[in-house]
Amino acid sequence: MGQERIIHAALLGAGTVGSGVYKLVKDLEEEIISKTGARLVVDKILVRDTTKAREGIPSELLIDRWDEILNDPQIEIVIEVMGGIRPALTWLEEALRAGKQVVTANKDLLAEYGEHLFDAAEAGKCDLHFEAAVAGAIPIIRPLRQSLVASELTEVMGIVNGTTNYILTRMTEDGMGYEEALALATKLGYAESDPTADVEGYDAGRKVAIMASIAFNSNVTFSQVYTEGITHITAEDIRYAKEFGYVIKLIGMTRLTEGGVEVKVHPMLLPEQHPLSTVRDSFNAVFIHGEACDDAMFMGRGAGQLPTASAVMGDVIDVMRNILHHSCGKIGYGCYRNLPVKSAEDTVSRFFLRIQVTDKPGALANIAGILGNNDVSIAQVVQKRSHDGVAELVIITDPVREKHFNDALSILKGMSVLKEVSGVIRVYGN
Ligand SMILES: NC(=O)C1=CN([C@@H]2O[C@H](COP(=O)(O)OP(=O)(O)OC[C@H]3O[C@@H](n4cnc5c(N)ncnc54)[C@H](OP(=O)(O)O)[C@@H]3O)[C@@H](O)[C@H]2O)C=CC1
Ligand SMILES: N[C@@H](CC=O)C(=O)O
Repeated sequence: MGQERIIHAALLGAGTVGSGVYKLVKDLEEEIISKTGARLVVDKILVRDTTKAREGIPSELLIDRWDEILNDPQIEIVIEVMGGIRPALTWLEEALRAGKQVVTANKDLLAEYGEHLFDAAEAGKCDLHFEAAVAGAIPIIRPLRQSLVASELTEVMGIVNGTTNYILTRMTEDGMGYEEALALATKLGYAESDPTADVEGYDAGRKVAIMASIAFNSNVTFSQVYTEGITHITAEDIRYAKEFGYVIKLIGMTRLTEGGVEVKVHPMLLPEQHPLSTVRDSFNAVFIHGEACDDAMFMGRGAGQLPTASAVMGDVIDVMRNILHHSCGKIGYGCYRNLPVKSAEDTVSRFFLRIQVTDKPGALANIAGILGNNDVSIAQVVQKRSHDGVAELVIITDPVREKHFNDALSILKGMSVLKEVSGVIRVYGN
């Protein structure tokens, strides 16, 4: 019998995901040997506060100095699950340039510095894996980078934030208030350390930027993504959506068009029978369309401790196999194109518009006139109720260039007959 091969790893972070990763490393100890031929040992776990007690994590593994990992020649894999841009960027670059393989769940980093990190991976001839950074447990990065690489992909669309999907599900199905639903999502380990990133659509925006870059082989960064969150969605919007046969979801989408890449995140009214409407709680789902592959859909848990840890560990096991077969660093970022990214104003959407107007003859005609003059055609209009001389109008438009809709809305806001714009939400369909 030869000597057992041991692969040493270090974990950066022991929070929600980090403690899940450590648990899987222990639970799968023998399984990993059977699957790879080597034992995985986590030697060091980097945290901010080494004195904090952490369930399931031996305190003797905790350290608070990165150089103890960087300068440890035994450590071959760095698993980064601490989040944030700095110091993660510096540390991962140093790790890759020093020849250490990296697995990360950090979408903030990849969505801004993906190209940068892949340069470092190339310099160190290392693996850089990040399956957990997009849509938690769902395999989506590997399909985009490998399985679907022979298909010219033209569209990626889906629900890619577990926290907001959980909040919208609770608000829709249980009539729960926004704050209570957010507190629950945080307690369940779905939310980011600053949940603003979830509820304002930034987290989904980062994931869509990463998917767009890989799908279209052109670097798209988070700053190029139009983002709108769910904080303005009210119980009233949800009630009206239901009445019209829709469900409200936070949707991330990216399309390859002749004019460039479209990349947006915003709430959307989806028909109740649309497959994404049935994706509830912390589940995520991603639709992909490609020339050769046609339609494909992926669904699963988008957030939470073990679902995310399972994606991280899938990458770690892959990296172990690559180490053992001397085949690390073979798959790069692949952004060989330099496509323009379109402004959201140049994209086309349908809109749901809920406004309060003075209830007097001609008001509706005036509003319809302004919409029409700006190329906004009305598909459906309903006067919901009228009291104290104010009527509520709910309008659903046909597809319109977003700039034209925004122009019309600015003019409407200047009209004395318009008392309030209560809701503007995009609607699925062309
Ligand atoms: N939660 C989820 O469902 C998902 C999370 N992710 C991503 O995984 C990563 C981790 O998320 P999560 O586990 O929820 O985050 P947590 O906030 O629960 O944990 C972060 C951990 O990182 C440590 N840490 C943070 N900054 C530093 C630093 N500068 N130096 C040393 N240690 C540091 C913290 O140490 P200490 O405990 O001492 O403060 C903590 O242990 C993030 O990138 C997140 O976006 C991806 C998919 C899903
Ligand atoms: N906060 C994120 C966690 C996973 O990426 C989410 O809610 O989806």
